[in-house]
Amino acid sequence: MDAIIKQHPALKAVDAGRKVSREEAEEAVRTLISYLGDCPNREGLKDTPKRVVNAYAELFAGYKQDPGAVLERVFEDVGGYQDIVLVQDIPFYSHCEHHMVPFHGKVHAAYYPTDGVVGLSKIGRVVDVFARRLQTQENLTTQIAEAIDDVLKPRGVAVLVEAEHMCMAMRGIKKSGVLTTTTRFTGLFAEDPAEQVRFISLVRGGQR
Ligand SMILES: Nc1nc2c(ncn2[C@@H]2O[C@H](COP(=O)(O)OP(=O)(O)OP(=O)(O)O)[C@@H](O)[C@H]2O)c(=O)[nH]1
Repeated sequence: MDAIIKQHPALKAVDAGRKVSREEAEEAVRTLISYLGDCPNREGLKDTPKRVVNAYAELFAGYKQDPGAVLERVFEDVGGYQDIVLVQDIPFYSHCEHHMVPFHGKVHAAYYPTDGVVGLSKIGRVVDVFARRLQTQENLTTQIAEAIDDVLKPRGVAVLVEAEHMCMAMRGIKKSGVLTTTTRFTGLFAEDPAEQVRFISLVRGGQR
């Protein structure tokens, strides 16, 4: 839990860790249904609070996951490979912390290894650890990059996230198809703009 809080300073400020029972969570869903003007006891809705709480357990599973544990296993026997490792087009689904409405897109993440590499799937797992929390796109981008940086201690990390926000498509301004791009660079990538260009060229060149 400490590791999760370290990645999420905001959690310290609120009543993170307050135990809310499953019954309380289901009651909150029933309250919202009534607030909308529907009847939570009608046939079609009576099991909905249970389903919503089950769905939330899956959609927000990241609060219970530690990115450090995901990245723990390093493979050192890679023939001294030290060039860029880029994992791109990792799809993700998250929820914006402002409206609790989904945003989704792709993450492209690269690093220059120092003493080994991680399993490629682990980068996608780290994306999910952070995506499955209430997020902003900017924080998601930073948290993915910093987790890889903290645990692997590579020579540099580059993360680019591109996403569409349903809070802008389905409500409010109602503009669909708007893509937001965010980046976070550390180490070599932060120091050398040519490395950023190399990263972006590989990402754009590899997109299908
Ligand atoms: N920077 C950033 N903004 C986000 C993200 N997700 C949602 N938003 C924005 O958060 C803002 C919240 O603005 P508010 O004025 O507090 O809320 P609102 O009245 O619902 O705003 P509108 O969406 O403009 O109707 C909106 O402009 C959203 O587009 C995100 O990941 N990053």
